[in-house]
Amino acid sequence: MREEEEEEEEEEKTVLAQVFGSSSDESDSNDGYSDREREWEWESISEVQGLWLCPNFLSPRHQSRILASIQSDNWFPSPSINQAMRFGLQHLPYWAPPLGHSIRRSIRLQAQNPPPFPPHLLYREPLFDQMIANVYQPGEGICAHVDLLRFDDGIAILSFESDCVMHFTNASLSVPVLLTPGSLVLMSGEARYRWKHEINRSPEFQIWQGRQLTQSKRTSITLRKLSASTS
Ligand SMILES: O=C(O)CCC(=O)C(=O)O
Ligand SMILES: [Fe+2]
Repeated sequence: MREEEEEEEEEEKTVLAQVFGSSSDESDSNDGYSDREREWEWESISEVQGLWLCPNFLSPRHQSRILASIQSDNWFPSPSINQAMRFGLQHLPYWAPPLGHSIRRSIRLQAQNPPPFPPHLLYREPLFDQMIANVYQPGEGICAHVDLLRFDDGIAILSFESDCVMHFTNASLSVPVLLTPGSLVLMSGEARYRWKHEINRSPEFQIWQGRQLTQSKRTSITLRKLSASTS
């Protein structure tokens, strides 16, 4: 490993330990979900170039800690407030930069070629400097869209609390992807610019492989990088 990589990894260990607890914490070593021991699985969604899914990116423990932080900061004081946005590295919640480091680390550790993010995105600094948290009540989703061009290529979506199906659509195809709590989706290239993504949870249920998904409140966190012209 290169010296800077070792240094970066050490720094990341410290930050992750601060945010998520040390992997030597008794409970961490018992639950087997510590980042240090985690085996991240990456799947390429072959129909959509540049679309990747890591279904087990965040352990249940990490999900709970992030949700608890959102709750204690009271981002969503009433049901009518369903979105929180932060622009600029210095305005991100304390757990977001370490999440970026974990995303980078998980990509570096996997062996697939091409990798889930191409090197020019993976090694940019910072990896992300904008965040949006969305809360969806049962039946709520998001219309088909391509993310605004004020954001660069290379977008990450983390899912919490409820399963849902996200569809990626182009002129002729609709590709469903199951987003389970703790999953991470990465979009770059065609997936980011040429395909729309949407979540349609009405009429109040979604089907995945013949099974009806139980809907409850869902929270997502999207991490992006502001384009040079807007940052
Ligand atoms: O909530 C999600 O999973 C997706 C959010 C999204 O696409 C967006 O904020 O642009
Ligand atoms: Fe989006």
